[in-house]
Amino acid sequence: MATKVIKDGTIVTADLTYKADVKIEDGKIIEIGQGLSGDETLDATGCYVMPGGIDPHTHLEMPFMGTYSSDDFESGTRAALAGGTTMVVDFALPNPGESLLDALKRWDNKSTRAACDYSFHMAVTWWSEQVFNEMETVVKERGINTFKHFLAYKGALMVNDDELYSSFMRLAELGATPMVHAENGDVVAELSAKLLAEGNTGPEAHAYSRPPQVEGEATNRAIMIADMAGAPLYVVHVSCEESHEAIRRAKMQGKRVWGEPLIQHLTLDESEYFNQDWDHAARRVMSPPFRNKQHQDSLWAGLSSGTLSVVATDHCAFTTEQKRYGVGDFTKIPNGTGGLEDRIPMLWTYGVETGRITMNEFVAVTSTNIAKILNCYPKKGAILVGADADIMVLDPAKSKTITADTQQSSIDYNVFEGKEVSALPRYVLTRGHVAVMDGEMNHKPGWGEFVAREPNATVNTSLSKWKALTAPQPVQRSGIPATGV
Ligand SMILES: NC(=O)NCCC(=O)O
Ligand SMILES: [Zn+2]
Ligand SMILES: [Zn+2]
Repeated sequence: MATKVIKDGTIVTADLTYKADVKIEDGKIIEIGQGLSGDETLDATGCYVMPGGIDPHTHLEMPFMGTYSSDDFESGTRAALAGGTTMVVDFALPNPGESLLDALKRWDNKSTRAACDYSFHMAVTWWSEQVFNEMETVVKERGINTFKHFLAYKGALMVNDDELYSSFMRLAELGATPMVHAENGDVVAELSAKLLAEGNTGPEAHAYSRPPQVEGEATNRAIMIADMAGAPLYVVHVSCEESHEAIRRAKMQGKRVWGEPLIQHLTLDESEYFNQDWDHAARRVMSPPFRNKQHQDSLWAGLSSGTLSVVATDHCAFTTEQKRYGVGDFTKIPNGTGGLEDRIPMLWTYGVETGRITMNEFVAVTSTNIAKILNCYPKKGAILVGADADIMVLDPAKSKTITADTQQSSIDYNVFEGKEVSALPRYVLTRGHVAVMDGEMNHKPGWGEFVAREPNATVNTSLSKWKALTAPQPVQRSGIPATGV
């Protein structure tokens, strides 16, 4: 089997920075050391050799709001690789009343053209004995240990608190981890109707309809319900201080909660919705919406302090034409933005180059932390012997201006248009295959493999132990008084 060596680079992991070569064979790292040689050499002089990015939050070819998100697994994973991301995790969404296993079959069919490795989260969009029973098969036979719940999108994907509690209880029993989209869907529906009735029909009303309070309330509610059910909790797209505060507080109380800000919320703000150009504003409509600078500062502080754990994209790309479904009624603008190709250079430029986070923290929040949470570390998220050779060789001296004209995503605009970014990949390897070389794509649609993930990760096991130890116990009494009757 031919070998490759990444030579003369600086390895940067979540906890170490050191000079060494990396030798690869049969898709895996087989040696790390000085002066290595192999059949093919990839020169990493002046570059950082890091675990490939993992984006745990994508919606590729997702049926949503009367249409489908425009990037499928082929264009989405091509965009991912171009930006240094070597694994994506997409959400399999059952229709109301649909079997979880049937929904997974649909996602299996969609993902056959993936160019990098991928996994699925299962969404719980309705509740019944069938869902309860199928969850076990999803976990034990399909290798999926994360289940998403929407507290928003009333009348579509939203689940109620009783369903949430039942699902969380079941997941605790199965050693799996619940995730939540935390916005109070009932309040959003009321606010939206009121705004429309008052003549607020434009994209800016989307932001008015989803204030930080709806996110803070739902985050806190989900945290408390998870705690009562004895389950850990992963909160997706944390966009504001109210939600971050609930997560911070829970962490300080010993609850097992993780928060995921998006690169969009970290770097773009609510002023985008007040743009005179309807298309400009509508292209940025997503849930939760972009916030102000104070909220952004809170998210950055969460990354540097460790109270927030992962930076994702929630890549859910709609074309301008699709966004125009909502002309005259902001509630019909398909919610979602792109970001897969831009997450790594944007976070490096606005995070590492500004000194907000270190290089090692950058690796932690783009790759290693989520690999641990998803229970696929060190297969993914590591530069270690035996790990998959999913590697990004980042050249800090390279730079570009982001523009839709040259992007891999299939949509006709980019929400980061015009941003100057540095640190671009010199090479991106997916299980040893060099998919990107100096900006040239050499990816293979269909190369990507499904990553199965076992339940009962260490956090789930510890939490179950603690919950069993602190569960209500009957007091053993020597004598019980006679009843008064
Ligand atoms: N975030 C968003 O606006 N669209 C994608 C679906 C979701 O994650 O809520
Ligand atoms: Zn969401
Ligand atoms: Zn999402």
